[in-house]
Amino acid sequence: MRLVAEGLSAKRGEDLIFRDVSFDIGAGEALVVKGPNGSGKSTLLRVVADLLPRESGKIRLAGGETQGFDSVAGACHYLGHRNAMKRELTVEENLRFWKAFFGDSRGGTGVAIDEAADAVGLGGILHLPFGYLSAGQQRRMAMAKLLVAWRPVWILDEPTAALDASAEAMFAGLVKAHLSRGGLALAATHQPLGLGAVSELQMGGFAAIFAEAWV
Ligand SMILES: Nc1ncnc2c1ncn2[C@@H]1O[C@H](COP(=O)(O)OP(=O)(O)OP(=O)(O)O)[C@@H](O)[C@H]1O
Repeated sequence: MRLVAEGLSAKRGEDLIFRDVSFDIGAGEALVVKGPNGSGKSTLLRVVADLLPRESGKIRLAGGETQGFDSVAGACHYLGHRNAMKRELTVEENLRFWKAFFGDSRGGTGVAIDEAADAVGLGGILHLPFGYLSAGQQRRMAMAKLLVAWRPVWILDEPTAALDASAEAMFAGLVKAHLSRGGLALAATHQPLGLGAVSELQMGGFAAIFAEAWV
């Protein structure tokens, strides 16, 4: 499977944030999106996940085996700035919800909830309300969400914000395991993800578009 984007452009409000963005990510590969604050990294990721409309361009799954997914949105896990967990529910209840919500797919199955919690180093606190956890623990649990149901495309927006060094290394291991399983990842980040040599996409943002228009 491949994730292919061709000539994407997007607006926020009336402003063109980026234009003519293209990439092609194969199974087992990660693309890291870089750029200064406000350059459109989050906007690009949301457009790819179909959470925001695009102004122009195409996004598609390509390759022979698309694992039964007929859209990129259906094939992806999106980890945004927010953790998408209910503060009042326990960690276990939150993960149980997400596991049932996503369900399994033809391409693979997710791991059990306690296994996912163990994988992010938080096996002992499944009974606690999510709102009791520290910021770093909350982020770890959001990562466990990626594991409870199989989705080949991981879209990750600043995934390691609020994480300590050991959690960063843990997350790098999760992403590498995902890639070795044939998954792929698109990640926006300001800091290295510890994935080794990966392709990078540099966003210039509106300022770059403006400058280009006036040369
Ligand atoms: N709802 C909105 N209406 C208008 N402009 C918006 C809206 N949301 C975001 N923007 C603008 O879109 C631009 C891109 O924002 P985006 O969050 O994609 O940038 P980013 O590269 O992810 O930034 P950061 O590194 O700070 O997370 C910014 O200039 C922002 O002010």
